[in-house]
Amino acid sequence: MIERISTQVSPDDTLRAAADIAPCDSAIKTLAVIGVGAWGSALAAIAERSEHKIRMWSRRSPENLADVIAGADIVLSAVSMKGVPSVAEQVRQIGLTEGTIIVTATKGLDPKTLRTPSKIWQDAFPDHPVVVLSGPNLSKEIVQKLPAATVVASTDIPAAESVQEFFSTDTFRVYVNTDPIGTELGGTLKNVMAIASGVCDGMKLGTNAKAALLTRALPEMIRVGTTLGASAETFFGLSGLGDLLATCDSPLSRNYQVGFGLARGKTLVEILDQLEGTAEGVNTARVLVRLANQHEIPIPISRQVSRLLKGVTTPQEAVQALMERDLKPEFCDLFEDDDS
Ligand SMILES: NC(=O)C1=CN([C@@H]2O[C@H](COP(=O)(O)OP(=O)(O)OC[C@H]3O[C@@H](n4cnc5c(N)ncnc54)[C@H](OP(=O)(O)O)[C@@H]3O)[C@@H](O)[C@H]2O)C=CC1
Ligand SMILES: O=C(CO)COP(=O)(O)O
Repeated sequence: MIERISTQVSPDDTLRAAADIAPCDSAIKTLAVIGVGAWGSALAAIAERSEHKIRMWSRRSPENLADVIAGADIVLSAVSMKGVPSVAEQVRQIGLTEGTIIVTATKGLDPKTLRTPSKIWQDAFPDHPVVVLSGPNLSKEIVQKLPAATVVASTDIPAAESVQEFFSTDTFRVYVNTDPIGTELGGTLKNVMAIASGVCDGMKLGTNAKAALLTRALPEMIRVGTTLGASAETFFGLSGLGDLLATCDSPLSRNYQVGFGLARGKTLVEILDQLEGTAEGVNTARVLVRLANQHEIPIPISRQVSRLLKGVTTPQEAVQALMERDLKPEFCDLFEDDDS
């Protein structure tokens, strides 16, 4: 028997239709997807199989949020960062069934409180397991069912393992990790580096420059991550180095497109007007500078990206500023640095 679970608002009607019909039986695991943009739709499509019941909601969908999350085993948020605080608050006011696992797939930082999305969800639901899902997962490749891997991270291992089981397919390999903050920050911080990488390619700086940029990006991400409580090791995994490589070398990445456009002389407003979906790195760069100032973390690359986005430096000046920094040993600054 086929039961129509819900309708939804999605940029991809085909995916929507696929994800929104599921058979009805007593063993069904129910997933509620909140935020039906490119990533929420892709994750719903990955999870689509006969024994899963999938409901979807976004702020413009006709469904009632309370109906969509009622009794869900997993509530997955793939809302852009700017919507996370308000959506988490709406869900908090409605309440979740005991034991519901919250999965957050947003890669960003809240400009008001500097919190990560998982912290926002955990603060709203202290008694529910929160699992971070993050990895090198360009949604356009995922929906083509090209092979990919991701990480689900939580301090609640059984919850992470349930989510691993739920989303794993023969084209989507899911790993468990016990460092949610590191997993989340890997995906978040690399968006700023993807903007830098787009600039590098847009300026045609060459392969050597790109290799230097990405290699120096990693310790910068690790410095931020370890200051905020993450394990350095996590950044060498899929959600750190993996996502850095994917996003910094693909024109499919919206963040990369932002940097590429800036290097080609477009304004940020023009780029964002033409961009398909969200480039979280624009907001993250701004928030990251505040966080780094607060904790005195050197973030030379991200700082130049932030200046570029603000229009207070040019791509050429940003490159020059990075090249003219004080000379130093290669490994003195994995966890600390003496200038920024
Ligand atoms: N696309 C990708 O390849 C991947 C994206 N991500 C991350 O997933 C998140 C979403 O990205 P993506 O799906 O691509 O972005 P999209 O722009 O395609 O979708 C964003 C979603 O968030 C909703 N939203 C935006 N602002 C608000 C708000 N103020 N209140 C409520 N809802 C809001 C949108 O609703 P509406 O449609 O009504 O505007 C939409 O459902 C980002 O953090 C991104 O970094 C992670 C991995 C891969
Ligand atoms: O996070 C992503 C891939 O892992 C998506 O990157 P963009 O948001 O830059 O498109």
